[in-house]
Amino acid sequence: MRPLVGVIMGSRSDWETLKHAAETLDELGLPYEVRVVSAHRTPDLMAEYAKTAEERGLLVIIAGAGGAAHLPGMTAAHTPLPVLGVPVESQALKGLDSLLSIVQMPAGVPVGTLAIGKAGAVNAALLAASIVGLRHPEYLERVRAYRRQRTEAVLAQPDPREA
Ligand SMILES: Nc1c(C(=O)O)ncn1[C@@H]1O[C@H](COP(=O)(O)O)[C@@H](O)[C@H]1O
Repeated sequence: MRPLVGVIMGSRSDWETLKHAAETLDELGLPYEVRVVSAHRTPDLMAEYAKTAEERGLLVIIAGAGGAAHLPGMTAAHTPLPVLGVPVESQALKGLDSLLSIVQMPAGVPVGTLAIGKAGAVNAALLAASIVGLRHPEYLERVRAYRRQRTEAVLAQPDPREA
């Protein structure tokens, strides 16, 4: 099936984080593509990717990057599609640099910014499914089922005092 979500990252080294978005999309059965594109290292490719995303049928882009994380914002500058930014945890500053680089967009060019690291990647996939679900309601059903499963797992946990 044609991908509805684009998962992009600034470097292959970001896959350790973005793979959690991919795994969640797999669990939801939501078709996606994965590409390494960088606003810094491959600026022309990044612009081309973002400009053609809509005509290629993508509905949402998940963009993860670390450090001077300009990829989500620069992608958003080239497309009206919703862009979800995932700050990758950097070694030097633990991802605070990534977070601040993504979250402080000027008014007019939004990036939906998620939490640093794995939780952000998982939640980006779930939000992408909710957005896609507005056009294809089966994905809203799958998000509902995903949540129900997690709720049941919590309720089935033993008393924390038990070893
Ligand atoms: N933040 C960006 C961008 C960008 O924003 O376009 N391109 C690469 N990078 C980041 O550089 C970090 C180190 O990359 P390497 O591991 O390849 O040296 C990665 O977290 C990547 O997201």
